[in-house]
Parts: sequence; structure tokens; C-alpha cells
Amino acid sequence: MFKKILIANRGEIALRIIRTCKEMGIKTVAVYSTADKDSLHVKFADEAVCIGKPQSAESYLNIPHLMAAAEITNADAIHPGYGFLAENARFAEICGEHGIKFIGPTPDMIRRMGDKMTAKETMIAAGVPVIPGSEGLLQSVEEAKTIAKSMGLPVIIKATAGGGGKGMRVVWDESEIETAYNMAKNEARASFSNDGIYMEKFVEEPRHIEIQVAGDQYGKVCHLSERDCSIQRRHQKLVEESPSPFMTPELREKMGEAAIKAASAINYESVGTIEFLVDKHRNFYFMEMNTRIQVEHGVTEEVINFDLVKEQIKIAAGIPISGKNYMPQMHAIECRINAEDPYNDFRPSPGKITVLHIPGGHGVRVDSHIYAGYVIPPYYDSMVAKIITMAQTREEAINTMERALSEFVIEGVKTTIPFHQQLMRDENFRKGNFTTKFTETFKLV
Ligand SMILES: Nc1ncc2cc(-c3cccc4ccccc34)c(N3CC[C@@H](N)C3)nc2n1
Repeated sequence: MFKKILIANRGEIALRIIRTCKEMGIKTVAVYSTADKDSLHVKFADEAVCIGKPQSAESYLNIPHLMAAAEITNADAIHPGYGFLAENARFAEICGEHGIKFIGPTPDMIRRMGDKMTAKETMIAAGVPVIPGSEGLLQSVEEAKTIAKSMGLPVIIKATAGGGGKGMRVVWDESEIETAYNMAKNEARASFSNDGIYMEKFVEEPRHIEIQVAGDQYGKVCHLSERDCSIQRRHQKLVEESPSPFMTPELREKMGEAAIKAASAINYESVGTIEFLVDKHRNFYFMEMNTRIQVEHGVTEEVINFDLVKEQIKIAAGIPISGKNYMPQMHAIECRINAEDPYNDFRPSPGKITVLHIPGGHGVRVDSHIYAGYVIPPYYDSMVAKIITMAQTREEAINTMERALSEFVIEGVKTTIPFHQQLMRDENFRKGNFTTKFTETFKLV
């Protein structure tokens, strides 16, 4: 087992990883930019190293600075968290070259799943349902027109180096295809230095249901049930829950089996997530595979009573997984609380927290790094807390969330708490009647 882990991240996920390391008796090294010198993860870690200026490129994305921090503290492993370098194959490779264990899958797995067309081809070969579309990357506008004609509109053009909604264009009319093709290609080249694009039939009003998976170094793979992440705004998840209100035992069985096929196809090693689109007829299609621990991993932890970060560290240390699959024993809902103004187009609202009261009580988990007097920096993403509530039924979990949100006091900055309070009271939400289009018609009053 590792003696010392450097956490190459900040905020709540850095704190989350430090907590599990402490329980495992593993020493921790925090890294921080000059803007994060007063952050909680710095205070909770056994050691802390300043790795540079506030801009991520000068600090949390700066591989030489991170490797130097790992060397001088003699860390034997690095946990990347999510975001930043968590899915950067080159970073994983460099860790290996320095004899430091990257806590995650191999660079090859990261690279293959990071290329969306390669990921899709891998899934087709594994017999996992994928969304109908072009075979391989589009080679010309003419080809795009031919495929769109044969599939019927609407279609969606995606960047193979994109993901998470970046580099996607939905086409509703044949006349738009040429423009959409050229713009998608140019945007992909500009954003990802890779202009590979492909086309799919657009699945209208889908749900986004993802399956948590884990695999060890010995070829064993399991699934740890689903999360419904359909409530999103501009591809930013806002609310996640498990079990999905749209799930049936048969669908869970089939999606779990498909997720295991997907992970087994690449001999997956670490924790990961298989994202599916589910249409109104409960047909499901592989969308993407995430090779990292995700923001919303706590929802799964609470419904199956399991520490996913501990599992990820044990897998990296070569410990075999049990291989058993897990089904939800509870209902859990997570609201992401961002320092943004929901009455002003969710504009970021950094600044000093003058008054703070964190909710508690039965069925409430809050993962957060903020404290009274903490100054939320403007340089990083705006999430300041995740409230997770769990209960025997979905209705009770929603009621507990409403109660917890009403207790949550954050003064000095604006937050999305009012948005979530209204969402919990929304009739369609309470009925589980929502798709990824939900927020397009949900207006905060
Ligand atoms: N063929 C096909 N049809 C519908 C889709 C719908 C989504 C999607 C998924 C989740 C939220 C969305 C919000 C607006 C537009 C699209 C989505 C989607 N995503 C969004 C980000 C990435 N995970 C892939 N891919 C799609 N692909």
C-alpha cells in the first residue's frame, strides 16, 4: 500500500481524497496555487507545496511543478481527482516515467476513451449498443449529407476529441448541414487541435443515465449501479440521483451488463463511469466513458454504502476487487451548490463568505471546502459544496433536501441555493418526469 499520496487537485475533491487517505493511514501531500494558500485541503493535508500562480496553467495544470512537488515530498502515488489532469494520458505517462503510481487507469485506456470515435468503435466491437451514425470520422460534406439523408434529421455532429458537450452541433434541417460541418470542423481544430468529427442520429429528449464501474489489475470488472444526471444546464450537471426514477429492474440489468461489457472490452482498471443516453422507449445507447472519479460519485457511495475513493486507491495498489455488483439500497439526491447568481444567468459570484451555516442531521451529507471567512477565488470552477440527501424513498430524499437547503446559509456571495429550492418543489421533478431538456423550460422566479 502507498505510504504517501500527492493530491493533484483542490477544493472539495482534494478534501474528499485526503479524508479517505487518513482513514487508510496514508500520508497526504496537498498542492496549492498562491490563490489557494488559505484553502481547507492545505490545512487538512500532512504536507503542502505551493506549485505556482493562480492561473491553472501555472499551477494545477503544470506538470513539471506537480512532478517537482511529488519528488521533493517523496510521494509514491498521485491522485488526480476530477477535472485538471485527471484524464490527461500524458500526465499519467509522466507519473509512470517518474516511478510514481498514477491513481487511475493506464495512459492507453485514458487515451482511447478520450477519443470519442475510438471509444465508440471499441464499444461496437464489444457488442455495447451505440447511437446509429457515421462509420468512423466524416471525410467530406457530401458524406455528411448522404448519412444525414439516410438516417433522417435531426442529426448531431460531434468532435472526436470533444466530450461533455464541447464541440457538438445539432442539425435540424438539410440546408444547415454544410455550415454545421464546416463550423464543427473549425471549432474542433481550434479547441482540440484535432478536427476529427463524426455524425449521429440525434436522440431527442434523452435521459442521461450513467453506470459506475470498477475494474482491477487482474481483469475483474463490476458495476455499482446507476446515477441519473439528466438535470443539466449548458452541459453542467446540477442535480444527480440514484436510483434513476426512470429505471426498471430489467433496464438496470441490461445497462449493468452493457457497462461491464464496455469496461471489460478495454480491461478497465480503476473506477470509471459509462455514460448512456436513454430514450423515452427505454432504448439505451453508449455515449462516453469517463476514466476518472466524478463529482457525483458520492451519490453512489450513499446508496450502496461504499467508499469509491478507497476502492480506487486499493485498485492502484494492486489489491483485487470483490467483483460483486451493487444495487441501490437507498435513494440519494445531490444538489451542486455553485457560487453563481441564478437570477443573473448563473454569472460567477466569487468573494468572501461572511456568514456560513452548513446543514446536517439525519440523511444529510455535505462535501465542501468552504468556511466562514473563506474567499472564493475567481480562477477556478464555481462549485462550493455538494449536498447529498439519502432516505428510503425518493420523496423522503427530496423532502430532506428541501429541509437541508433551507438550513444552508452562505452570505457574502450569491449561490444557486434558491434554484435548487424551487427545483425540489417542481411538480415534474417530484414526479421524476424530466429529461436533459428539463432546464430549458425551468424558470427561476
Ligand atoms: N446522438 C446524440 N443524441 C442526443 C444527445 C444528447 C446529448 C446530451 C446529453 C445531456 C445533455 C444535453 C444537453 C443538450 C444537448 C445534448 C445533451 C449528448 N451529449 C451531451 C454531452 C455529451 N455527453 C453527449 N449527446 C447526444 N448524442
